[in-house]
Amino acid sequence: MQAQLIANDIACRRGERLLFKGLSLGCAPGDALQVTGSNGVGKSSLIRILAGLLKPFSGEVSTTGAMGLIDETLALDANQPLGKALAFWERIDGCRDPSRALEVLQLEELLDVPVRFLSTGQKKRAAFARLLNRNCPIWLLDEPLNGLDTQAQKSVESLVALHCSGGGIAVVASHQAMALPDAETLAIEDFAA
Ligand SMILES: Nc1ncnc2c1ncn2[C@@H]1O[C@H](COP(=O)(O)OP(=O)(O)OP(=O)(O)O)[C@@H](O)[C@H]1O
Repeated sequence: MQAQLIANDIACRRGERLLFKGLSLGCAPGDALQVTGSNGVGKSSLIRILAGLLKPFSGEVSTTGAMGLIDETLALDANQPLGKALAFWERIDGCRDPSRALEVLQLEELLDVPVRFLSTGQKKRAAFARLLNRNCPIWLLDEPLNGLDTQAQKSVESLVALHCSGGGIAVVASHQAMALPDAETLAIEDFAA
């Protein structure tokens, strides 16, 4: 079955504040969607709603296909060397070719470094390695360029573009516009409550 991500008439409330309402979107294989907006407008909240981690105040999300999320939390054991921390998930995710992600994200030389000692950008690259290894069709990326240097930003942009050109879906929440061919833009301000 083909991957799909649909959100219908979503409203989001955080605390006592209604952040946005009437937000709908639909993504099919090959689609890239950039979610834009100023600080605090609700970009991360929308990503969490799409991921099923936050209940919308109203509206519905439906998905077909597995989702992978990258946000500020790194789901790798901080006390393990990077190689072992990634290998734990490679076994669970049934990854057949972990070396590809290590090469693409230039992580080979960091495999013996405990995850907690990695720099911000190195951690972000490690998160992308795990995402690649999962081989899931729907990518939800919250500020994926944060902490990355120019070269790593370009690598990530290429990875996301490649994912979409191969039939994947990417929803990207970011202050910085990503160079993604044919990406649609969703400005959360347009749905401000
Ligand atoms: N658990 C919470 N309880 C109450 N308010 C919250 C909670 N989490 C976030 N908020 C508020 O919701 C608003 C939207 O937060 P969110 O992180 O979604 O914004 P954002 O657009 O991603 O911001 P940024 O660009 O700074 O990352 C903010 O005003 C924030 O303070």
